[in-house]
Amino acid sequence: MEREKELKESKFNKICVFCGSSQGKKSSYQDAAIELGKELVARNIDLVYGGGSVGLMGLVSQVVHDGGRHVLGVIPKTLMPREITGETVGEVKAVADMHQRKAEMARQSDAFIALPGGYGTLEELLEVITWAQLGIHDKPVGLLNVDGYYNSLLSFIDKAVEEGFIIPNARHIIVSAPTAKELVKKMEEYFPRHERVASQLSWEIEQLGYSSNCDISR
Ligand SMILES: C/C(=C\CNc1ncnc2c1ncn2[C@@H]1O[C@H](COP(=O)(O)O)[C@@H](O)[C@H]1O)CO
Repeated sequence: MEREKELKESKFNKICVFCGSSQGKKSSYQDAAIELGKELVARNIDLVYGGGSVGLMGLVSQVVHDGGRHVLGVIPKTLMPREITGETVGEVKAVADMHQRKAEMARQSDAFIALPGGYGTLEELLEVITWAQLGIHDKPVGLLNVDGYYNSLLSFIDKAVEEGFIIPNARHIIVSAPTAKELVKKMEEYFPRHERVASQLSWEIEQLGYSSNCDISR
C-alpha cells in the first residue's frame, strides 16, 4: 500500500528512453529493457522513444504498451519503412530528420534514460547531457548501467573531470544506477548543481527554432 502511494506520486509523466536498435549479446540487456518498461508502467509513466520494434527499443516499447501506458515513437520519415524499424506500437510522430527527432523527443519528455546501446544511443545521451550543461533544459538524465556496460564511459567522464575538461558540478548531470528501480528513484531526487551557460528562452528561440510556447526546458 505504501509502495503504491509512492509510485503514484512519481514526478515524471513521460520519460524518453534511448537504447540500442540491437538487442546486445547478453540476456541481461534484454531483461533490463523489460524491467525498465515494467518500472515505467508501475509508476504510471508514459514512454517517448525513437519508434520501431528493433532491438531493445522494441522490448521496452512493447512492455510499456502492453502495460497500458502511452507510447510515443518519434521517427524520421526516412526510417519509416517497416523493413528498417519494424512495427511501431502506440502513437507515431513522423519528423523530417534526426535533429528534429531529438528535439521532439526532448520536448515531449520530463526526463531521459539510456539503456545499453551503440553509436545512436551514445549520441542521443551525450546530446541531452550537453543540453543540460548549456541550460537548454534541466531534466534528469539517467544511465542504466546494466552489468557495468557503461563503466568505461563513466571512467572516461571522470578522467575528463580530472583533466579539467568537465567541471565537477557538471559531472552530476549524469545519474547512474544498475537497476531501473534504483535509477528512477535517484532521478526523482535529482537537482541540477551546475551553472547554466545561457538562459533557456534564448536557446529555445535562437538555437532550436522553438517559440517560447513550445518548451523543451520544462
Ligand atoms: C541500423 C539498424 C536499424 C535502424 N533502425 C532504427 N530505427 C529507429 N531508430 C533507430 C534505428 N537505429 C538507430 N536508431 C536511433 O538511435 C538509437 C539507437 O541506435 P544504436 O546505434 O543502436 O544505439 C535509438 O534510440 C534510435 O533513436 C539495425 O541495427
